[in-house]
Amino acid sequence: MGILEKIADIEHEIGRTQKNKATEHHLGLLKGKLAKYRAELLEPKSSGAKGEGFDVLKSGDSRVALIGFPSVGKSTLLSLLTGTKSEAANYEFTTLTCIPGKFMYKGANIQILDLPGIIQGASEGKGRGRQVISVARTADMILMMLDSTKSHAQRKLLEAELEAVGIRLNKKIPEIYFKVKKGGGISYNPIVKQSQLTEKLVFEILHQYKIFNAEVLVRDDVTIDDFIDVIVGNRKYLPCLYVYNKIDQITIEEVDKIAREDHTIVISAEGDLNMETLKEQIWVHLNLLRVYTKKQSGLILRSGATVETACHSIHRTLAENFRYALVWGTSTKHNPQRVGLTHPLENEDVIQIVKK
Ligand SMILES: Nc1nc2c(ncn2[C@@H]2O[C@H](COP(=O)(O)OP(=O)(O)OP(=O)(O)O)[C@@H](O)[C@H]2O)c(=O)[nH]1
Ligand SMILES: [K+]
Ligand SMILES: [Mg+2]
Repeated sequence: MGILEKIADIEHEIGRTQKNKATEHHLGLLKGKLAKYRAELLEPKSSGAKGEGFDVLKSGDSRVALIGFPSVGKSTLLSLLTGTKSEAANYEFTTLTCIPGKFMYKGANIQILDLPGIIQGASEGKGRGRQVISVARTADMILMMLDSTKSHAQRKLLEAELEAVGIRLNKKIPEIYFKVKKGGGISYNPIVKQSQLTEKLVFEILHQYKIFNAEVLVRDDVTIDDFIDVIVGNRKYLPCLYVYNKIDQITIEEVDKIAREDHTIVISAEGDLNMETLKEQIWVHLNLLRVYTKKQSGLILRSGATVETACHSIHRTLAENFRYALVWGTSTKHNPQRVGLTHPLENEDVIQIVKK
């Protein structure tokens, strides 16, 4: 039996198993097996993962990948946002390679990649699914484009395709420490009470992966899927903005309903509707922050950046010659405040560095 058939079998079995406390263990093992076959499917031996026309150089402060079914308006949006022409037409698979464009927002240079549409089964290699997905993994965020005139099921279908290849959307990395050891058996240590994981299940899943010596430390109440993700590894946790296009084709009531969902915005690429909000939401989902120095116009950093990160982005040796910094903004109690290298910065802070 081929891997695809094995995957289909397990998916079928999971589908027909009722989900309750009694079947949780059985389902957990099935999920473990499923993740294992999917990982095998994605191994590089079935090459062509990159492919001609998909090897685009990373540039700018951040990279956004446009993912969606065919003809939802990805290329129309790229052309509008960036001025780079990417052919748009009313037939499917107009775009066949990866087309990069860029736009500036709040001082950040944001690269955005137009990609071919993906279809159901993309994760298993249908269409250009493999190539598109491997580009998506290199991005800092996913812009999932949807056609607001079509059924809401499309969003679930796309999410499932990305899930199947290990991309996790708007999810934080599970609080699990996992390390394979040379000997000593498996030590399983849940620091907080687990509602799904049991010692037995942890052992059995690890055995499926032929792991007999390991340390597992669980710092949060995690799901079985979280645990499998950590074991399989190679997961990509990315922010995702859901962009519903073609709102010129639906009623105000429908627009209003869609716009209320989390991480969601509504636009019309052809009608140039809501582009400023879209840019702002891309900025928010990229977790960028901008700080100002006296000399540089603005520095683009990632959320969680400290004074030290800022030093590094100004000059290679600045942190070594650092005495203290003065910071004005929301990250301080008084303005200015004298701070050290570990001080966390916030958006729109102003910083002045005093050298030794
Ligand atoms: N009504 C309406 N049509 C739009 C809008 N945006 C794009 N379109 C149309 O939708 C069709 C597909 O647009 P494309 O930009 O080629 O879509 P795509 O997602 O890049 O398609 P592929 O590259 O084939 O996957 C074109 O006929 C566009 O003119 C919109 O906001 N409203
Ligand atoms: K098209
Ligand atoms: Mg296109």
